This record gives sequence, C-alpha cells and structure tokens, in this order.
Amino acid sequence: MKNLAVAGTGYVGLVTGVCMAENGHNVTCVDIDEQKVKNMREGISPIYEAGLEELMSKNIAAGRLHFTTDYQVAYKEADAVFIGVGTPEKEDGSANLQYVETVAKQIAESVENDCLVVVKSTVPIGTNDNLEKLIGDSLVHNVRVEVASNPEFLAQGTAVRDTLEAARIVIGTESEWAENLLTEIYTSFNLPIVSVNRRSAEMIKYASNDFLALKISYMNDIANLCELVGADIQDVAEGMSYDDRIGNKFLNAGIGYGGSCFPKDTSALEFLARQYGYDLRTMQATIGINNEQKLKLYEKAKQRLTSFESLKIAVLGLTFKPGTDDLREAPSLANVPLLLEQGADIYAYDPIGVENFKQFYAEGSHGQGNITYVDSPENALEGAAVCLIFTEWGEIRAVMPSQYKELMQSPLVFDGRNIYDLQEMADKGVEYHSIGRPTVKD
Ligand SMILES: NC(=O)C1=CN([C@@H]2O[C@H](COP(=O)(O)OP(=O)(O)OC[C@H]3O[C@@H](n4cnc5c(N)ncnc54)[C@H](O)[C@@H]3O)[C@@H](O)[C@H]2O)C=CC1
Ligand SMILES: O=C(O)[C@H]1O[C@H](OP(=O)(O)OP(=O)(O)OC[C@H]2O[C@@H](n3ccc(=O)[nH]c3=O)[C@H](O)[C@@H]2O)[C@H](O)[C@@H](O)[C@@H]1O
Repeated sequence: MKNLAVAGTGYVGLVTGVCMAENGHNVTCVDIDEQKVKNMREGISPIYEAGLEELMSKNIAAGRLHFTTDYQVAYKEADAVFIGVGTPEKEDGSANLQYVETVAKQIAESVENDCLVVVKSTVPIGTNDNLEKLIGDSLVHNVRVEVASNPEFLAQGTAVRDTLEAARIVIGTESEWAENLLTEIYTSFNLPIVSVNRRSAEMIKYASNDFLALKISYMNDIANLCELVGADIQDVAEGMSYDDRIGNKFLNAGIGYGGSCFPKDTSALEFLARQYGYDLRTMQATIGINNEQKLKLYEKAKQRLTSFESLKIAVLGLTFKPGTDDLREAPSLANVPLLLEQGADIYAYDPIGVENFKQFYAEGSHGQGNITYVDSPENALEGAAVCLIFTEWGEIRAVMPSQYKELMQSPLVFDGRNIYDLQEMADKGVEYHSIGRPTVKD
C-alpha cells in the first residue's frame, strides 16, 4: 500500500484516484474547485461515468479515499503524485501546459519526502523532461523527486472498466527507482505493463489516439466516395472487418470524431512535428477531413430543404458520443448554431447532455431560431418536419422506423451515425439520408 495523491478530479484524475483506492492504496484527490470537493466527499461524482459513484462511496467508507483543496497537505508525504489536470488546445493548435506546470510548482513547494511525480495528462514529447527540471529548480526541501510518464487510455463512458481492465499500462521512466516504484503501485492491478523511456511513453499516447482518429477520418473519406460511386460504407466496413490486420473496431463512418482528446491530440502532434521542421501529413489530412465531416449532416439537410425558416426540427443526441455528458467538440455544437441562425425551431433530446448543452443555448430564442428541450425522442419527433441524429444513444436507437412515419409531420431523417437499416426505413416510408450510403425514399 502506498500513499498517493492525485491532482485534478476530472475523467482521468478522479477515475485514477478511485481505482488506485480500489486496489488498496491510500489516496487523496486534490482539486481547485471547492464545490466539487465538497460533493465528492459525500460520494457525488462531478462527472457521469458508469459505476464510478458506487466505487467512490465504497472506498470513502473504507477510509482509503479522501478529497481536498489543500494540495500542500495532500502532496507533503505522498510516495507518488499523479497529475491528471487538463492540457487543452491553444489557438495555435499546441497543448496548453499551464495547469500541469502549476501542479508541478505546487508539488515542488510541498513535498517533504522522496516522491515520484506521475504524469497521466497527455503532454507533448519532451514535456516530462521540462517538468522534472521545473520541479528540481523549485524544490523547497532537500528530497528526491523524479517524473514518470504514465499516459491514460480510458475512453469516456467506460472509464472505470477501461482502468481496472486496461489492455496495457504504459510507464515511461528514466531510472530503476522510478520504474520499480511505479511497477509496484500497479502490481495489484495485475495487467500487462509496457515499460519504456519517458519520451517513448509520451509518444505512445499521441500515436495511439492519432491512429484512431486517422482510422475514423479514413473511413469518413471512403464513405464520402461511397456516396459518389453508389457503394454502402456499412457493407464496406463489415467486409473489411474480417481481416485481423485491419480489425473490427473504429470503422464507423459518421459525422466525425469529437470529444476532449482526438481533436486536440491530432492538432498537438501536428504542431509538435512542425516545430521539428516535419510535415505530419497524415494528421493534416485527418484534421481536414474531420472538420468537413462535422458539417455533413447540416449540409445534406440544407441541400434537400433550402430553408429551415420556422421548420420544426427534432435534434436527437447532443453529446459527442453515448455514455457521457461531455459536449467538448461535439458535432451538435457545430450544427445547431447554423440551424438557429436560419430560423429553425429546434426540439432537442439527449438523455444526459441537456444541462451541459444549456450552458451554450438556454431554452428560448437565439437569433432567428428557437430551442426547446424535451425528455424523450418521441416528444422531439412529434409534428417535426425534419429529424437530425447526432449521437447514437440506446434511447435513440430504440426509436422504431415506423415511429418516424407516425410521429413526424413529414418523415425526413438525416442520420449522422448510420443507426438504421436502409430497407427498413424504406419499407416504413421514411426518407432517410445517412453517411456513405444510398439515400432511401419511399
Ligand atoms: N477525458 C478523457 O477521456 C481522457 C483524458 N486524457 C488526458 O488527461 C488530462 C485530463 O483530462 P480530463 O480528465 O478530461 O480533464 P478535466 O478537464 O475533466 O479535469 C481536470 C480537473 O483538474 C482540475 N484542476 C485544474 N488545475 C488544478 C490544480 N492546480 N490542482 C488540482 N486540480 C486542478 C480542474 O478543476 C478539473 O476538475 C488531459 O491531458 C487529457 O488529454 C487522457 C485520456 C482520456
Ligand atoms: O485520450 C483520450 O481522451 C481518449 O480518447 C478516446 O476516447 P473518447 O474521446 O472518450 O471516445 P471514443 O470512444 O474514442 O470516441 C471519440 C469520437 O470518435 C467517434 N467515433 C468513434 C469510433 C468510430 O468508429 N467512429 C467514430 O466516429 C465517436 O463518435 C466520438 O465522437 C480514446 O478512445 C481513448 O483511448 C483515449 O484515452
């Protein structure tokens, strides 16, 4: 059992802290947000993740999991401090390291024992070298502090499972002391450990995320070509997926990737490459395709309808993917303003994401248009002239093709996630436009 501290209680920090406690460590999670800390002490999670609150409550009750805003107390005697604060994208595409650097300085002024600083946040290659220097230069006490890279691969919505049953744990260290300590911390997880140097670990994270983003943009590129040549991307993806070398995951064409990581991590690596005088053409293409893909649904609808003025539009799904309340870089955020600008009367449904979406668009009028939030897909569809699907939530998949025909004023559906079978929609008399597939009309 080790004494651990975790800086930041977002998706990565909180899930790391809770899963470390679940594995028997004594963990103190630090955040700057007092309200969040107050709630977490009572077992209330600031983020929506399946199974998280149950594990929080269990480990709080067992006395292994604590929350505080007082970083000095938390870091003072920690064997290791995990950093899980944000590294958002700056305007020029590079990663903003200010939060990570602030935590590094806070650690330097607080630690009174030898301590391993474990960077879970996604940071550009070389950052951990700089952080180690920054901490070394600012240390108040005469103790040994090293930095290790330990990138995180969890996906939102499945964060707890992805952590407790991770495919691998990557650790990047520059000394035997750091490698042994981090390996010991992870021993009880009983998972494969890939131990490399710090820069390789940092690169594994970017290369993994960016490869997945590349795969999605590639499928979207092929989907757009499918539309021109009369092929169906769903059938194409299925046919490809039987080849083990290609794999059967991340082949879904749609309206592009969103979320807090793929967009920023593709930009950050492309930016880093340019700093080294290298053109990372795969990422330039990936980013370009994704930016265009995000507006595909709006463009298809615009081409078909010409005007959205006073049309009742059902918007199904707001979050960047199912299973999360996160809206960062969600395709809905790129499309809804265009619809509102043109006078659309939007009825929006999302099982979890509405409260966060309201921070961008409160209920009521915006520009020429209006937005109303409803509590079921059926209520959004009732009397609607058009339906746009942005997220493939189970609740949205559960809407039967016949319901579009029954509920809508005119059954015209633009689906950004290819949820439905073309023939079934045709059989029920729904005009159905999706991505990379032929359009069906009755
Ligand atoms: N969200 C995800 O699914 C994944 C994120 N990552 C990476 O992990 C990092 C964190 O991402 P998220 O968890 O999404 O961030 P987040 O934005 O959800 O949470 C960051 C938290 O850090 C807190 N914070 C800021 N400064 C602080 C300080 N000085 N001390 C203590 N707390 C502080 C904030 O109040 C916030 O609660 C990023 O680098 C991201 O790229 C990696 C894998 C998955
Ligand atoms: O670094 C990160 O933050 C994380 O980024 C992603 O996780 P996440 O963003 O939570 O979500 P994904 O499930 O990867 O989906 C990302 C986006 O790609 C889209 N996507 C995914 C798969 C697919 O086949 N097609 C597709 O368009 C989703 O709709 C979503 O908008 C990675 O999957 C995680 O391994 C990584 O740790």
